[in-house]
Amino acid sequence: MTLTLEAVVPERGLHVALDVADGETLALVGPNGAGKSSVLSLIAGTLRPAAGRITLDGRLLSTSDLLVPPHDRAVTTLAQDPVLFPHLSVAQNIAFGLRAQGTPRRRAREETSRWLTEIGLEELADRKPSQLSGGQAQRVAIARAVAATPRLLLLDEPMAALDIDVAPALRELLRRVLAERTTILVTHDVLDVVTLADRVAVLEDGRLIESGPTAEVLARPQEQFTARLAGVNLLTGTWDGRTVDGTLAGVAHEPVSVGTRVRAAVRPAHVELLEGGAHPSPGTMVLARQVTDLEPRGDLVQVRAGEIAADLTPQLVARQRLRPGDEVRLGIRAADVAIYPAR
Ligand SMILES: Nc1ncnc2c1ncn2[C@@H]1O[C@H](COP(=O)(O)OP(=O)(O)OP(=O)(O)O)[C@@H](O)[C@H]1O
Repeated sequence: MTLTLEAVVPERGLHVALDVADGETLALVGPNGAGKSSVLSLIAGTLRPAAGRITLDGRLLSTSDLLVPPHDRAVTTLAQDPVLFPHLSVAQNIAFGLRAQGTPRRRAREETSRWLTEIGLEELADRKPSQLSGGQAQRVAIARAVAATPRLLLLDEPMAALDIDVAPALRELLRRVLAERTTILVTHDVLDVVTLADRVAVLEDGRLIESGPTAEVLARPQEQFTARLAGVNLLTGTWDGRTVDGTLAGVAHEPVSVGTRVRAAVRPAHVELLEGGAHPSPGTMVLARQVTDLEPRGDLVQVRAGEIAADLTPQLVARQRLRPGDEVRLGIRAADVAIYPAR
């Protein structure tokens, strides 16, 4: 099921074009207000483009003067909060979609029972949604959405409303059920991206600023948002064959012409704080910066200094009494800086 979309929605500042190939999961990421939910609404048929066209398997779904209604698109949306029929049992909720699309009663029963096993809730088949935990309800919502075999599945942060300890099992369920299905997944979570998405599209201010296969986009991010998602510092400048702008030495793992614009990526864990008068070891570049903020990062503290973040131990941060506004010297080894062309 192939989706093609080109749409302009001026009142939302949206001007976007994207394709999703058959069986592919595309992660749509971007800052708050970038337009991710609006793209889902366009595809679901609850928002009309002022210009452009949306097709699913060659069928025209939306233009400025055509809007196939949401129920007639074979597109299903799964939202953050599971929406289940409160008066129907778990099994009836799953069977509902099947029956609505004309599956005979007996087949629908068999399919429902298969789905109950798939989501691990056979025991709870007769419960009402109000008797389920958030994670259980979301499993039922996934089964109901997918059992009805939509051509395209839209997932809008399906794990965001759940406790952190139920997310891994749900992610694993999604990994299984999305494997062969055409899906667009809106998420803020890099784990969703790396475990579920074949491709990533980055939306900012209503425009697509970067897209490509997940591993490639995360290995060579081009934009700050993508770099943060990938967990690296990203600097941009001109390559002189050894350094970027004469200040940051790095290693290019592919031919990069002198004088071209490059990106330099370095992990915060590879940025060291040079204490007091400490001399940098050979091959280490020193950058003088001012601390802008500090935030916890696992069992480390991430110290941001301008465009560079360093992951430091709490002991070191305490010893140095680091505060926003402090002047620091950061050391980065050339071998830890990956250089690649800016696109
Ligand atoms: N129902 C609406 N009516 C008018 N404008 C809207 C509506 N919903 C969103 N917008 C605007 O459209 C733009 C895109 O918002 P959208 O919700 O699509 O972004 P998003 O990337 O999904 O953000 P978030 O990550 O915060 O959910 C924003 O400027 C927003 O204020």
